[in-house]
Amino acid sequence: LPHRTLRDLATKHGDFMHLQLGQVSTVVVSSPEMAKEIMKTHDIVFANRPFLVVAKMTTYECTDIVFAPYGTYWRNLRKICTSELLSAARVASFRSIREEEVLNLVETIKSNEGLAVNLTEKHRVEKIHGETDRIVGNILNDHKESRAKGRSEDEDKEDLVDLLLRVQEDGEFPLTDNNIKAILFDVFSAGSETSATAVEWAMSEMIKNPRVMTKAQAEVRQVFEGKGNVDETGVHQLKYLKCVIKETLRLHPVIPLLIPRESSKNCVVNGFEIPAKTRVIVNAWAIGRDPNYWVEPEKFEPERFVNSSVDFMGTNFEFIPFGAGRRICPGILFALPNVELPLAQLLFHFDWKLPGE
Ligand code: HEM
Repeated sequence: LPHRTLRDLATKHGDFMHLQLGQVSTVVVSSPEMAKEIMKTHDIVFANRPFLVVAKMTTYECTDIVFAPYGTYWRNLRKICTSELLSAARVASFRSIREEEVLNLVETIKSNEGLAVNLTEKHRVEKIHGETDRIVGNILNDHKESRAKGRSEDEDKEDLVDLLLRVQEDGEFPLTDNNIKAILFDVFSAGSETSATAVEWAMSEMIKNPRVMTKAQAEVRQVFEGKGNVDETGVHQLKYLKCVIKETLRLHPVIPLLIPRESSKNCVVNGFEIPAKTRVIVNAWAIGRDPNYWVEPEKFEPERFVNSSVDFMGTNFEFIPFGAGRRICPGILFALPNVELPLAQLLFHFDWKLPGE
C-alpha cells in the first residue's frame, strides 16, 4: 500500500522527501512538523490541487470543491456548502433521516439480507462517471421541475440543490448545471464512503480488541438502557465511543495520503527551494503513528484520548485525518454523527466476535 511504502521510504530518507514520479516533482511529508509547515506556515502557497486526469473526468473539469483550483470560484462554493449544508444547524436538521437510516441498517442485519458487499469489483472510471452523471442529473432535473411548478419557493424547505439553483438564477456568481452536478458528486462521494469506511475500521478494531468492545458497549447500553433504542439525543454522552472513533482515525485515516496539494509559486520550506507546481503528498497515516508523538503508536488504545485535548480539527498536526488549513475537510460536523450513530446502534443491538471464538 502506498502509505506504508512511503512511510518506509521516509524512515530512511526523512520526513521531507523529494520523489520524482515520472514528470511530476513530488514532496512527501511524513511528520507533524513538516505537515505544519505545509498546511499552516505556507498554507496559502500550497492551497492548490494538482491537475489530475481522473479528477478532470469525474468532477466536470475540476469544478467541484475538492479539485477546484484555489481562488474565487472554490471560495464561493466552499462558503455556500459550509453555511448551507455542513453547518451545525443543518447537520442537526438531518437527524431524523440519519435515525431512520440506521434503523434500516439494524433491520437488514437482523434479517441477514444484503450484506454481501463485493469490495473488489472494479469499474472503469468512465462507466462510473456515466452512472453518477445520470443520478445527479436526475436529481437536478427533479428539482428544476419542482421549482418550475413553484413548490420550493418557501426558503425554509430549500435543500442544497434548490439553493444552488437559486444562486444560479440570481446570478450571484456564474454556476452552470455541470458545476451543480460536480458539487453534488462531491457530497455523495466525500460524504458516504468515508464515513462507512471509518465505521468498518472501528468495528474491526473493536472485534480484535474485546476489552475495548466491552467497554464501549457497556457505555452505549447504559446511556440508552431505558429507551430500547439508540437515537441522537444521547450520543453526546458517549465519551468513550468518541475516543474509540478518534483512535480509529489515528490508526486508519480514511484518506491516508490526504488529497494532494500543489504549490502556486516558488517558496522555501525547511531550508529547501520548492518550485511552483510541486506536488505535495501528506502522509497522515504515517503521522498518526509517529513514535515521537505517540506512545506505543501501533497499539489500539482509545484511552490515550481520554482527558486529552488532542483533536482532529486541524490544529494538532500529529492527528490530521481531516487535513488542515484552508483545504481542511469542510464535512467534519456532517461526518461525525454518520459514524457515531451507526456504531452506537451496532453495539447496542448486537454482540460481536470473530468466527471460531
Ligand atoms: C470520516 C469522514 C471523512 C473524512 C475522514 C474526510 C477526510 C477528508 C480529507 C483528508 C480531506 C482533504 C483535506 C486537505 O486537503 O487538507 C477532505 C476534503 C473534503 N471533504 Fe472530507 N472527509 C470526511 C467526510 C466528509 C463529508 C461527510 C463531506 C461532505 C458532506 C466531506 C466533504 C469534503 C470536501 C468537499 C472536501 C474538499 C475540501 C477542499 O478541497 O476545499 N467530507 N476530507
